[in-house]
Amino acid sequence: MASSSTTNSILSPSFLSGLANSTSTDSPRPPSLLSFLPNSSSSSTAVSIKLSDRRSCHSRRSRPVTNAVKTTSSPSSTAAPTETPGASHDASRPTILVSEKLGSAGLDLLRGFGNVDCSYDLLPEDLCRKISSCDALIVRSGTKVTREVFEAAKGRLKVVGRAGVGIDNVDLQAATEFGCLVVNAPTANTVAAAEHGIALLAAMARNVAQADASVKSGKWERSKYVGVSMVGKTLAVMGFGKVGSEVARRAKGLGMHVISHDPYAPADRARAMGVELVSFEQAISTADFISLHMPLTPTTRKILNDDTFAKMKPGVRIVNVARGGVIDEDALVRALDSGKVAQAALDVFSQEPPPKDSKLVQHERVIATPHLGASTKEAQEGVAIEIAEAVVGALNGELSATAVNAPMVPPEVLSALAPFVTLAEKLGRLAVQLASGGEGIKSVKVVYRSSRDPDDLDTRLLRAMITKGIIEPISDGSYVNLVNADFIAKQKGLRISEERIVVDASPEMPVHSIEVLMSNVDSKFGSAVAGEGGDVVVEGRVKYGVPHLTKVGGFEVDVSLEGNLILCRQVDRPGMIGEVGNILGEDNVNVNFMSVGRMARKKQAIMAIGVDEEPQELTLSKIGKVSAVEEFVFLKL
Ligand SMILES: NC(=O)c1ccc[n+]([C@@H]2O[C@H](COP(=O)([O-])OP(=O)(O)OC[C@H]3O[C@@H](n4cnc5c(N)ncnc54)[C@H](O)[C@@H]3O)[C@@H](O)[C@H]2O)c1
Ligand SMILES: O=C(O)[C@H](O)COP(=O)(O)O
Repeated sequence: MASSSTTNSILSPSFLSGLANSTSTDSPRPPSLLSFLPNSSSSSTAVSIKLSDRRSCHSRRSRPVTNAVKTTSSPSSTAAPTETPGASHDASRPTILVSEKLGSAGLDLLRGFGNVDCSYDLLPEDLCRKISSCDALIVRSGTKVTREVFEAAKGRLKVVGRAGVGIDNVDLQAATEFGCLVVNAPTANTVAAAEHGIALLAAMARNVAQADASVKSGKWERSKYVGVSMVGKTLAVMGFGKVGSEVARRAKGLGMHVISHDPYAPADRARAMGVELVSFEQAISTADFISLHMPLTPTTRKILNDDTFAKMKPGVRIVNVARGGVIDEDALVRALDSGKVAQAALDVFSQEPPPKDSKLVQHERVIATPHLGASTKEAQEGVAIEIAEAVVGALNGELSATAVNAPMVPPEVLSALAPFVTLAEKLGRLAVQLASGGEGIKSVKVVYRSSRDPDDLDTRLLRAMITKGIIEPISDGSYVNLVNADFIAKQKGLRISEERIVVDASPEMPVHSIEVLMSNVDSKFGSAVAGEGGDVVVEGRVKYGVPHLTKVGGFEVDVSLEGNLILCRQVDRPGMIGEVGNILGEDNVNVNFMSVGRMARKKQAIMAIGVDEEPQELTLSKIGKVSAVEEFVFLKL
């Protein structure tokens, strides 16, 4: 009598149907498990923009949303309408909450795809209340997307889109833990920010703002507002990224000597632009003007402080269009008062809006703008389209090229990897279903065989999908996707190691084979155990674009990984295939693929049968009763 085992269903309809089904009700649901897989049938470019759907967004208060806002003082917090006026809500479409003003082309794109709720002045508690019925949230720098927001989303929020660059207002750790993808729009406002930096630089050097105010107050103070020239002066660009390098290019056009500090920027890119990359100390101690263009991170927070101001040239001038938090603002006031810093031009503040009585903003040698760097018509339209496409793409199940907390995969790499991504997840699913007891699944090794140099093989996506495949069936209730796969694996104490082996195979294929080995587990299908360590082993390859299982334990098989799978170990004898095929046929179960791998003639063989339908228990037990069958297992892919 054969030993048999049948696994519980892990192939729910919502798993396969993706996002459309997962958003078809108002009840909170975990993100679609396929929601970050490539999906060729639905791309953002296919989204139709229905101009007839165009509806205006409304802003009820000009104050941006921050957690610093005093919540009890706002009469609008409970009275606020929660839906775009006139918008009809279609429960079968995803709901996208836009919490700050977004360009109309981006809104049109979003409306062609889902229910769009523009609520621009939500208090933190209103945002938390609303978010559990939203699949996506689009913000700018004014909305604080805190851990509380992700908790309140109860698993429904799949993507946060930052319509801009800086993501310091989004709790990335919490987003990742909750499996929520964060995407940004990193390129569309670069030029606008650089132009604003240059505008502030020139306005500061020539006292434009102060002189304007003076003339408007009826004065004519020509000698008071004598400025300084920019030509020939040294400008230190701190952060040679997208904005910094555009500022450098423009400053060179003004005849400035430009140096830059950026620990991560390639020196040849700077050199090609005639910019010398220097140390932090050298930059701040030799510059006449310092322009800040780095992100706000734990390392850059208050990077300009009493100590660093002390090292600067007397009379240095500072421009900040990056983030207020990179300057210790109290120290800047002291440096301005002492004359160490002659002037500052600030677009960003540690608290936005800054307090009305802020000594810094009120300082006569400071000019200030209300975070306007990205605020040109052109940039805002560009950012809106960039973020709308990224959010729609993510909701459609595509991997984003602007993901902040998930592997970013360029489209061309992604299309080459797509079948391997599916293979990886299916191998993970197979391996975990073959395990039964033992010491629990603690250690998994993945071996990638490829003709490519190991350094050229980016396996982050594949590892994440294997992890997803392993964890999903054993983590009842918790949802796993590419974003949180590593986090959940770590939480569960699952160690996944990787090995890349170079083999003589087609260079066209990024990967020749993927092998998943699970240590210290018993198997419900003894033949799946192989190797010295007694690991459960499965191996797969992509053939003609379709994932195939090519090895189970020590047996070579060849079965396409579609539908479900029956693995049988039997004594190799004639008639077996027909006998099992007949049993399945009687139950109307269609066999889509079959292969037999044997040790030697008339010895043991493994029969791998791909079936479209799930056989009934009775059918499976009939297979188990076939005299030559020694063991079998039914696996869901
Ligand atoms: N005021 C605005 O409206 C506005 C508009 C756009 C961007 N920004 C801000 O400007 C900053 C830069 O934006 P970007 O698009 O150029 O980003 P980016 O990522 O292209 O560039 C940032 C650069 O800073 C560098 N960097 C990181 N740590 C550093 C450090 N300790 N010292 C020096 N350099 C460091 C990085 O290597 C990178 O090259 C961000 O903070 C962004 O939020 C503000
Ligand atoms: O990081 C950014 O992109 C800028 O600071 C722009 O922020 P905003 O979208 O709030 O204008």
